[in-house]
Amino acid sequence: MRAPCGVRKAAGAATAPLPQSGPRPVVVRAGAHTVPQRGQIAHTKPSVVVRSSATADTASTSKANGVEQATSPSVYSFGNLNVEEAYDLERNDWKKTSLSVVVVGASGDLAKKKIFPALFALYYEGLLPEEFHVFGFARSKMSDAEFRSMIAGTLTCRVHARENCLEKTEKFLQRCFYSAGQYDEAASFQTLNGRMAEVEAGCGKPRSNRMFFLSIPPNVFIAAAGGAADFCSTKTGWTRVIVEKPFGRDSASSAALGRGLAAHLREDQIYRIDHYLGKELIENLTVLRFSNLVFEPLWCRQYIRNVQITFSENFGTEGRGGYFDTYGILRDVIQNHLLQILALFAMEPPVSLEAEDIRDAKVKVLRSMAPVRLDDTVLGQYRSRAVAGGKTLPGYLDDKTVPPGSLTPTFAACAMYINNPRWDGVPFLLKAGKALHTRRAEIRVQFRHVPGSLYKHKFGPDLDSATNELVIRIQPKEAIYLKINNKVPGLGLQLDTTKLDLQYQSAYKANELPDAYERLLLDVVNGDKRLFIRYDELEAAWELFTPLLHEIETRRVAPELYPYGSRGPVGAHYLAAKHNVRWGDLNDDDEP
Ligand SMILES: NC(=O)C1=CN([C@@H]2O[C@H](COP(=O)(O)OP(=O)(O)OC[C@H]3O[C@@H](n4cnc5c(N)ncnc54)[C@H](OP(=O)(O)O)[C@@H]3O)[C@@H](O)[C@H]2O)C=CC1
Ligand SMILES: O=C1O[C@H](COP(=O)(O)O)[C@@H](O)[C@H](O)[C@H]1O
Repeated sequence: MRAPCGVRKAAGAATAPLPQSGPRPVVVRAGAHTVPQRGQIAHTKPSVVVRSSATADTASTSKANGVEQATSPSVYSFGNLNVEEAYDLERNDWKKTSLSVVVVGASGDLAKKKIFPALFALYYEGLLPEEFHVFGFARSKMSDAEFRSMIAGTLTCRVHARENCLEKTEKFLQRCFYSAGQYDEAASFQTLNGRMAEVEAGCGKPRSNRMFFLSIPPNVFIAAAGGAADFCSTKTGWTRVIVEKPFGRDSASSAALGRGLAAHLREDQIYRIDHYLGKELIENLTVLRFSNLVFEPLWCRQYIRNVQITFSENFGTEGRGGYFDTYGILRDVIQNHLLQILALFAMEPPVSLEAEDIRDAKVKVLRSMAPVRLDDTVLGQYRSRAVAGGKTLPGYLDDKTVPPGSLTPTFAACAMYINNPRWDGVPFLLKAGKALHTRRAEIRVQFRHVPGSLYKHKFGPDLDSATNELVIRIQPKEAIYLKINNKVPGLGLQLDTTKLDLQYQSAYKANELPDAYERLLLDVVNGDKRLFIRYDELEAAWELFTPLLHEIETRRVAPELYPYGSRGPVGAHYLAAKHNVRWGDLNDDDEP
């Protein structure tokens, strides 16, 4: 649940820059917690221990897949700063520090659709520091004025927060600057650095923190990360880099990307974003489970029969076919968004809510799973469908950006198992598809039948229709409901299935919940990595899908065609039946 009045979650570790010369003392952060209030960011009172650099250097890195990794982002060096200055850095002391956010790929779709609106929303809510600036960087030529007018077209004020909207929009735009350049050119980043230094100098703050969002296609990730890190790292604060998926196409390419990034950045500077982790109901998952006695005791194989994590969109790849075709739905949605939800859902109680403890618990889940088998997978691709008025909804292959004859799946469903004592034998079914009948993402937990039920005779032969089901609807119309059996009021003894129903819109009077990117960008500002993917999580996630992806591609497995706007291929039902499951989302009663 979102805390009231803009109160945000605890700030995590801030990381200091790493001037690379000479012996360095090291700040060890000992679990400092603060809840920043509206207009006040990460005001943290840290516990700091100074250690010798020799100990720290060995403590702070390990090898993963040949990539040097920071194992504990809470251990970092602080170069020439004295301890008092390190305190300031740690607590993001915005009285002395400015913040520059650089959107690399600023002319692109994601930047316009998500990043600028999220930055504006944070600014509007007073959650960004007073001295805050946005820098756009891309190859397209634009003046500051043109950049501002491009951004202006992307901004809206929330329905419930329109006060001084125009004035705030104008003030926000005044903080936006643009620098054109090539992603693989040192001089371009030097020019950007000069521009930033100039603006930051005008802030009158002795220190500056810099945050880069790499919103660019994967072929230029490493070059741009290198340019940002090597030529634009701040000398007086932290430098953090947000990387968007796709994090490679399989284990090998992901490891290569990891090595490429590690050549320029420490692991604690890298924020791998999976925006599903920033969604309100996913944030709530741990709260629901670990703060309510009624759920956690049931969260295991004794009571849960199966778990279904589903994603559907009621539109096709329109316009993104070029990108999509090289990835397909398994890489685009299932290997990351749905698998992350699974890990968070199924993890053992973490030692604490600290980022590393949660990520340790998640990675254990992933490493307890066997790779997905082709036999337990169904692939689909949408085809065109004629609709009323003589119109036709285009099939995937009708998209001009898709290569003719492509076998790329736009739908996939797979069954996975977690081989640990809690989940042994419980099928986790993941399903995702484009151009289906509805837009929806949810987690559906189907419980076992009541043993020796006294009311069994009341339900007829279909006992499944009477099992309890917990539904966490991630979007749209966020909701949590539990299907229960209940006596129909009256003198007879008739039972029906009804819902204990928490609908966010009515319960919280929230017209609009914050977008996932708002939450995640603020977390980066606060150095909170709970909702970002750690390198070993990524590695474990790829290990589960790489063999399947390679088999599909080498064997050229043909997807089952399904009509645009349908419920997907019939094969998905056979897959579910094979695992003794019935898809819950196909029941129209539960339409949002
Ligand atoms: N759009 C979305 O909804 C989502 C996107 N992502 C990921 O975010 C990143 C950005 O996505 P998106 O904004 O859609 O991407 P775009 O295709 O819009 O590319 C972003 C910018 O990168 C530059 N660019 C495009 N193609 C190339 C190329 N071949 N070589 C060098 N530069 C290029 C362009 O800027 P210029 O020509 O001005 O340099 C473009 O404006 C990608 O990694 C994507 O996979 C992840 C989730 C959702
Ligand atoms: O990452 C991606 O997510 C979007 C769906 O995100 P949502 O927040 O709108 O549900 C999906 O359309 C896209 O293909 C994928 O790359």
